[in-house]
Amino acid sequence: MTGPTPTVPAVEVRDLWVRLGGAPILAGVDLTVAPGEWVTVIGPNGAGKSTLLRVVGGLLPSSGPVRLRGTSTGPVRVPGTPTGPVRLYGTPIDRLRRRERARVVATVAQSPVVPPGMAVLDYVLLGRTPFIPALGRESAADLAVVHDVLDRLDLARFAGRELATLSGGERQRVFLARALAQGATLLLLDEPTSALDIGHQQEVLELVDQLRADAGLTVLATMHDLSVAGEYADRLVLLAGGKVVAAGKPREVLTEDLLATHYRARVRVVDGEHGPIVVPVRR
Ligand SMILES: Nc1ncnc2c1ncn2[C@@H]1O[C@H](COP(=O)(O)OP(=O)(O)OP(=O)(O)O)[C@@H](O)[C@H]1O
Repeated sequence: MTGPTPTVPAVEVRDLWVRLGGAPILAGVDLTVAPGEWVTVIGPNGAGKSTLLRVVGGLLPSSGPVRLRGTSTGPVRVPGTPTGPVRLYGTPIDRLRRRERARVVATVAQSPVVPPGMAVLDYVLLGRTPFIPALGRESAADLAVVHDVLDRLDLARFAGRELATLSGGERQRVFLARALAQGATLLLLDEPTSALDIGHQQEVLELVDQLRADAGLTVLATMHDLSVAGEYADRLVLLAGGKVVAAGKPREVLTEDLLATHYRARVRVVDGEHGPIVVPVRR
């Protein structure tokens, strides 16, 4: 008898360890994101959220646990997972070539490098690079995708402007536009709305959610606004000190106790229409 075919996760992270500058940043992180799911990683400053997204996006090498094995000449470090602990749609990320990876996963980093003198249109066009043959030029279809994304993000009027002259919020929308133009099925958003006013914040998150419904996009994000995080995500993962300390539906993770313990914050959590609303309360 055959049962339903198990779905291959869009993201599967098993026992991820990261050390940077000699210090452990992530210590045994597990994370699964199903295709079409929206998971948001929350946690206090320095918890390791951006690091986790950078590893999942292939921007930082990953490793399994490093164990010490005794030999006659002393202990040696051996990686615990030969293929690495991160799989995207079933393939270990270190087996994906750069172009292949770019077709699968697009990242909006917290502070991307802004190339000096580059116009908005050319910057967003960079998102089409995986589809442009080496030594080739962008096609009319590439340009059509870019113009469509600029329209959707209310950026068409900035197409010819130098990126560096835009406001912080306008620039943040351009960074998202570049990632959307890439057309990858998995979108990694590191604090995607931190510089946006409340209107543009809603507009951008609704657009991402709509793309999720229309195009089957999978979203892995980080956010500091806990109420907004809970409103849009199917599941939240709370990271603290490089470890997952809670994971589940927003109302399971956004509790006064967990937020007091891991953020050292005094908050009230009240029921909202689309999830819990977290209200800071003065001590
Ligand atoms: N290259 C590096 N060398 C040493 N330490 C690093 C390096 N990159 C990051 N770290 C440290 O790793 C920890 C986690 O950083 P990360 O940016 O992942 O945290 P975060 O949860 O995204 O924080 P925030 O909410 O402030 O953006 C921090 O303590 C940071 O100082």
